[in-house]
Amino acid sequence: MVVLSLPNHDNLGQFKTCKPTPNIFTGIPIIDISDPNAKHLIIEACKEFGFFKVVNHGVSMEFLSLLEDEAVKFFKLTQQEKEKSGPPNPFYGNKKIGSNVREMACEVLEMIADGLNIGAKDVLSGLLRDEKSDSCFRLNHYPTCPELQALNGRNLIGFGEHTDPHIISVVRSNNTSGLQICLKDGTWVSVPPDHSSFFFNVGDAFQVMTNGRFRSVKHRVLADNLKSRISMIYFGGPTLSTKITALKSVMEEGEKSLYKEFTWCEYKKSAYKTRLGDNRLALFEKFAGQ
Ligand SMILES: O=C(O)CCC(=O)C(=O)O
Ligand SMILES: [Fe+2]
Repeated sequence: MVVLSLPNHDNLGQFKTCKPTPNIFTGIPIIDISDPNAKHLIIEACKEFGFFKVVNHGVSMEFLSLLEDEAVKFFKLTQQEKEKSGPPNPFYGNKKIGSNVREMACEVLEMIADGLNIGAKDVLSGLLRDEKSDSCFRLNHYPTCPELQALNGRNLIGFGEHTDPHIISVVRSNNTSGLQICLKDGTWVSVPPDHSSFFFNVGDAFQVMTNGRFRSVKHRVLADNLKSRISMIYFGGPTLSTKITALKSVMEEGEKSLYKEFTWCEYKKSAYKTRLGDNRLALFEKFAGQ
């Protein structure tokens, strides 16, 4: 588990803001994973948005509420107590939580593998199930920000725009809005919160593995002035030595791969050297600047 929380708002000038985005987006693909057509809908969603919402996932609301209560309790602890859950380097935490969410992610990856006809069903999910897989779980807390009124109508950014580097991320939040995604045309839209569902993001590694067919979605989180937001995210990644490269079976005959081959470890190292909002994949593009 990795934990982030916003610092004190003593000096709002040091925080990033953005223009308000009134667009509550109603076009987020909603996938019922028991639907026989789900695999095709997931693939379309990964291509168009790199983002979708999963319903009918079988995780009970009672369990989700329990997790949320635990997260709320955690954020009420003192800094010193929080740090007992792991070293703050750069975030505190451990990697043991999240196996239920991982199973859901694996199920979705199996549907994708099936829908894309990419050989064995577990070709993707096996990467996350590997006991050495470099996956992790993060808990985010965005406290309320009543000082927002002082921002001249601008919104305070709780988590700056970025793409997730992993293969896939699974987000569950409380019922507070804030998450925004960037559409293909560059418009930022707000994702309506839904505490009973899971939201999936395509990450950079998946964009490379599908040779750009899937979109690693740019997203960010705005702070709310009335209600705090708590989110839990599972980031599904492969083992450090896994080569991240376009899957042969998704490529058309004669298609060239858009990215240079790299290992997950190399990508992570390179990502640590960049800033949150940088296009980290640009360093690995084969045809950049041509
Ligand atoms: O808090 C959220 O809903 C999303 C946070 C996020 O994008 C991340 O932790 O990578
Ligand atoms: Fe993210």
